[in-house]
Amino acid sequence: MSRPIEDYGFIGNMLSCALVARDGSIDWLCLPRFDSDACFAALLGTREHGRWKIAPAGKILHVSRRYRPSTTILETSFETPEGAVTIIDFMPLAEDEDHVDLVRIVRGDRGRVEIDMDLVLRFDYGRTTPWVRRTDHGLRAVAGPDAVELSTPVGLQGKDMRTVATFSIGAGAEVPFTLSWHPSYLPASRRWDPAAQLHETERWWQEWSGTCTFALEKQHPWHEAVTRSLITLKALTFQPTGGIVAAATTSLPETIGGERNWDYRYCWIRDATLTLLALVSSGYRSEARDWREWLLRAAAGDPEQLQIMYGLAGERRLTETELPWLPGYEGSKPVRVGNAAYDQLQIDVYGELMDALHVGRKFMLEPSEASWRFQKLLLADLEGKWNEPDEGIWEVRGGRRHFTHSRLMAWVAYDRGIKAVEDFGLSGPVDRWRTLRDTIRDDILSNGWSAKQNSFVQYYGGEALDASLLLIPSVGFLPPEDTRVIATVEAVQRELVEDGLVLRYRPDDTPDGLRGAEGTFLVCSFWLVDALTMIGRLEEAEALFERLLSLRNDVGLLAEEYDPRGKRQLGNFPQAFSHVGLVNAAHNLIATQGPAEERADRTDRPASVPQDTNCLRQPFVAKSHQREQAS
Ligand SMILES: OC[C@H]1O[C@H](O[C@H]2O[C@H](CO)[C@@H](O)[C@H](O)[C@H]2O)[C@H](O)[C@@H](O)[C@@H]1O
Repeated sequence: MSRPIEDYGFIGNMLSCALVARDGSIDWLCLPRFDSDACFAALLGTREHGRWKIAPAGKILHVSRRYRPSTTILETSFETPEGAVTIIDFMPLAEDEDHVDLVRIVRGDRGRVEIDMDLVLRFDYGRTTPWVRRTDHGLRAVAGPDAVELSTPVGLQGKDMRTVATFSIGAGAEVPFTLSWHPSYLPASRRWDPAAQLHETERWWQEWSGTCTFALEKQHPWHEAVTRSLITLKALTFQPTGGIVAAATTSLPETIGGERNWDYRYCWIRDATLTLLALVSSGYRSEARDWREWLLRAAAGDPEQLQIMYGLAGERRLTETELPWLPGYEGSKPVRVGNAAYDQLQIDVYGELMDALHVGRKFMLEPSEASWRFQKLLLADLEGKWNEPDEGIWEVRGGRRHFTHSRLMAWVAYDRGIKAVEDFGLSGPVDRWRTLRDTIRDDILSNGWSAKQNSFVQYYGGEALDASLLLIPSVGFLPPEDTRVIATVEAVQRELVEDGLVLRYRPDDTPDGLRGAEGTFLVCSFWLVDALTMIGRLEEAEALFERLLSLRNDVGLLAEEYDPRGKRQLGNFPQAFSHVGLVNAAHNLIATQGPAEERADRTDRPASVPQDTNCLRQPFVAKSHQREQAS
């Protein structure tokens, strides 16, 4: 049943999303929220676990897909011997959280084509078959709290616990289908106007895309990739709360057939802050405001109880369970929902939080008393924690360690706190923070560096390498020209690169509590682009960036990982981290391009990124390292 992950297109309305396969089958849909139970779970099982296919009944000669420009509206065109049709799939922006629609419009383009529709509705991730009854305009399916109505002018038939239809469509005709979710105890939405919804959805996304300030001309070869990434990041945002999910799916495997299968439909502080920074650096300020409010609500209370991740509305208990009735993607078991990492200690989130709030201030978000109070409490809490072992950025399940990256981000936390006082006149125990910043710096330089490896290493006392240490210059801990930075980049290239792409670490060197290997981690490969850019190896940086762009699927989407041997994407999809990496790397490379005068101007006054904001996306290339000098 499983298809390559690349086969999927992604549509969404900032409440939830769906994955549409090239053959016209929607195999993943959770309603009404990203993290709700799926009513189409064929992605992790078979057709019987729920899917909705609309496609030509006969032979298909060719399939092509595209998004309508600057939107999440996906068009899949089928060429058949009898003619051509296009299926237009989208999720309209919802008026309230209790009524969520998915619309499919079949458009005849040429000739006359016979179309089959096959709807298999299964609530609770493929486990529950609903009661289905006919309505004036289609059908209504109910099971427990969930109700779904299908509205269409096409005649429907029940067959083997499915709903099927066959119809033919000629050139110029359109046949709509709307699937609308609502709680079973509330009335259904009375709105059924697919053409108007299509128009509104298109206009909304185009307006949103039009406010991007990333200075990349439409003709620029990277324009389309960056725009698609930004739209994908926005579509992974849960509009009602401002929370941002790490990816649209659960349990797409990091190794085919393996156990590294996780639920990413939650808001990680790390992933969400990095997403936010990519959006903000492209000019999207209101997202920053929404995210800050989300964060302050989610983390409200005792700073000791700060979690590394929350639910979409700030929920705290994300208990991990397995769904044994689902066979998993290509047999990769278990399928998990919830994520045990919510209970882990990951010190880096203090640094990511402090940096993101610092960026917010730089972008002149209106000052927030509550935010600064919260930040000071966090820094006070971190005093007793920064030198504890933790699970680290990679959320290892093999026991806590003194991870160098965690210390690095603790340094970032105090550094940004100090800058808030120095640059913005906020009040805080800045001398104490300066002392802590210095102490952490000395600690990292003495314990995180290995003379034997000639590199910073993953954890104190070990010799393993780790791609997260590529971030050392990006966050401003050491300048790019520092020999230890350059040596670390070279060590990562030597030890962690497979077929030109970067592994997070080698599981053989780093017992992470899990069996099996994993693919190369795309965001780490983008970090290598950034590091190479910063140390002035621009041709290499650009070549790697181009290679990474070539790994996107036909509609510009990236999963978490890539398997260079199997030549396929792996892991949850689409994943925010990967698209964040793409946007930031593009920003950084662009800052090195163009006539010298323009470059200098951009480096001194980047269009959208504040000059002294260092974390992960600053066009930070020292002038002496720019393209001309490098070549
Ligand atoms: O590798 C084991 C861990 O894998 C997942 O974590 C990864 O995804 C997170 C969300 O994108 C990201 O924040 C983290 O850095 C990655 O390592 C999984 O969510 C964990 O439960 C698991 O232990």
